[in-house]
Amino acid sequence: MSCHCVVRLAGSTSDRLLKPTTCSAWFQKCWSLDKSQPSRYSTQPLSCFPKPAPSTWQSACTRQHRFASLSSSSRKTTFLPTSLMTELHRGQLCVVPVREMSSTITEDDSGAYKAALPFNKIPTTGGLSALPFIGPMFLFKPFSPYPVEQYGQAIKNLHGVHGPIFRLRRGKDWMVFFERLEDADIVFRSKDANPYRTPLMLDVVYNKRSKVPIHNLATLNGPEWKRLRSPLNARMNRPRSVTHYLPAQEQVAVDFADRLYSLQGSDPKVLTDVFFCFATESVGVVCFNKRLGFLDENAHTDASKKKMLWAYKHYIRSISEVIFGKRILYRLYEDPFYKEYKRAKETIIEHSRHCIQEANEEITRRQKEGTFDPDEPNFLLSLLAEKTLDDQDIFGTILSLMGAGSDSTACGLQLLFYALATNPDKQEKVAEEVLTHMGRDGQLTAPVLDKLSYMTAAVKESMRLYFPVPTGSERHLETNTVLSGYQVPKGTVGVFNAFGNATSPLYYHNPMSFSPERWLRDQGGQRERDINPLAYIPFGIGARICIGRRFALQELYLAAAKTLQKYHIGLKEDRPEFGDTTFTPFQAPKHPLPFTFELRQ
Ligand code: HEM
Repeated sequence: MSCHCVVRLAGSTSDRLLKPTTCSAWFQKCWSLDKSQPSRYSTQPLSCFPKPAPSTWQSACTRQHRFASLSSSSRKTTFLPTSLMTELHRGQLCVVPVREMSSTITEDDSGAYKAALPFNKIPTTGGLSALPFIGPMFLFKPFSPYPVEQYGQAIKNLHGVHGPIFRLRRGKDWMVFFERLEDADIVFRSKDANPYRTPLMLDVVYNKRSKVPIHNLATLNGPEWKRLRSPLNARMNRPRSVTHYLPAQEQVAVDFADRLYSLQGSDPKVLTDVFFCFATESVGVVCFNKRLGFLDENAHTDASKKKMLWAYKHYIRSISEVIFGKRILYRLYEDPFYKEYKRAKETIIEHSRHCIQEANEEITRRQKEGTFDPDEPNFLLSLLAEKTLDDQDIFGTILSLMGAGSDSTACGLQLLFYALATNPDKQEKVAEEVLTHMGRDGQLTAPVLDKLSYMTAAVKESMRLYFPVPTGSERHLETNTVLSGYQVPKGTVGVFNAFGNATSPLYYHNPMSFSPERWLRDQGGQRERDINPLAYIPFGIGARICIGRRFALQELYLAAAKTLQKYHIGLKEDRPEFGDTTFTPFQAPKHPLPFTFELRQ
């Protein structure tokens, strides 16, 4: 049961969510509005009725957390003092339908589910955007200020307009967007062993057309997903299995920092490319147990490296275009877009096949020599030794990891560097900590990493401020569920506004500032302000949480530490538009950034 209040403004058809602690402030704000300005809070002049003493508001709001309906609603629960109600009614300030914002999962249609408001009462956008199939396109440019890549901002804005829960069209059905942490708790902590996420349509189409389907972990659902995911959990979810790869990934980070230094002053697009090469090389060194050479000087001239780089970039770009609804014809026939995507995907598969063949030969040779240890930290060899997986499964796994693990980290890393470059005092604190514990040439080992609390907080903070994904995780609801007091039937897709929450003042003090300090704990293990874990889920949550998150963080730590050990990160010039971001589908700088790297004295 939640203690949040829901208010509905006079003349509005949607709800606003208020925390008990903020609602009295909110009401007071209504009173302080300048009458000459158009009010977001009321359709009536506020001076119609006298301003009550703040203490009255305070007690009315915080004591009950529930408000009487002063509109035509028949819901009659009245907890406000009668005198106040009359005043409100007279002024038609804000009309407050009373709702208890319960959230529950229900196994049947009785009790809590029946008592909840029906699904069709969930606020929605209306107009053209409520049309089946084509409706959502009216939410974006040229029909709204948001280009489709700004999907996250558009959804955040719709929450501002419609409240903590609303629905939008998805084909002929509806999907539900929710932002309360209580709702997220219900949806993501569901006991469902195989949470269902919408598959990537390009993968589905490829597998239908191809004689030999390749299963991407991110696309599978049900027991098939579980079968591929389980062997990976053991290899990627445990902190120790990730730190095994620290030395190999550290060398990649050293090469990355040096490459950036040598290329500074070039076209900023060239620098952006180095971030992509770093991320792909870092996952590659884990997946293939060898370097792909993407950070070498000849990466863009050597024919085979050039071809591989093109394939990885093109594969991810194709997925992104489909996610943002820019391509649809491929579903009907093999259009040029689809052919290029297929060529990129098959180039990656071919390369994986070659590496697997090499690895198999190595196993055979070393088994003969008696030097093969199945427990050694060699990802590919250990997958090959896994009896539940065949070669197709391993291609799929490699493809999922290389696909999901390259652009994601590359974009996050650029935004981390941007945050450090534009907050030089924070950058100096990170550098000081790195130099104290690692010196100018020391390595980043697991015990050293434990001491770098400010650096890890800076990484965490940049992923809060620049939340990586446009909304947050989505799930198909497995049971009838009550969200924010509304019935949401089984099978509906629910999308959590983790993006909006990451910069919401409800959860963060001064949310738009870059403040690693907010994540630090004092001697007693306390933080400046308690942060609900559900208000920070850049890698998703639950059984389908990002399988690569420990590697992603390790790569971000390594890149930051190895760069700051030697260089000061700056920007050649700092223009306001450099702060603009877009989604690729991961949040990324909108403009290539002209980073500079000055040698530290
Ligand atoms: C900063 C970097 C990264 C971010 C922000 C990120 C974010 C995410 C998110 C939000 C999800 C969906 C989780 C959910 O539905 O609850 C996800 C899934 C996934 N990620 Fe990441 N990720 C990153 C890096 C990586 C890396 C480095 C790898 C591979 C080594 C990777 C592999 C995957 C895979 C395979 C999935 C699908 C998992 C499944 O459905 O079981 N990611 N990621």
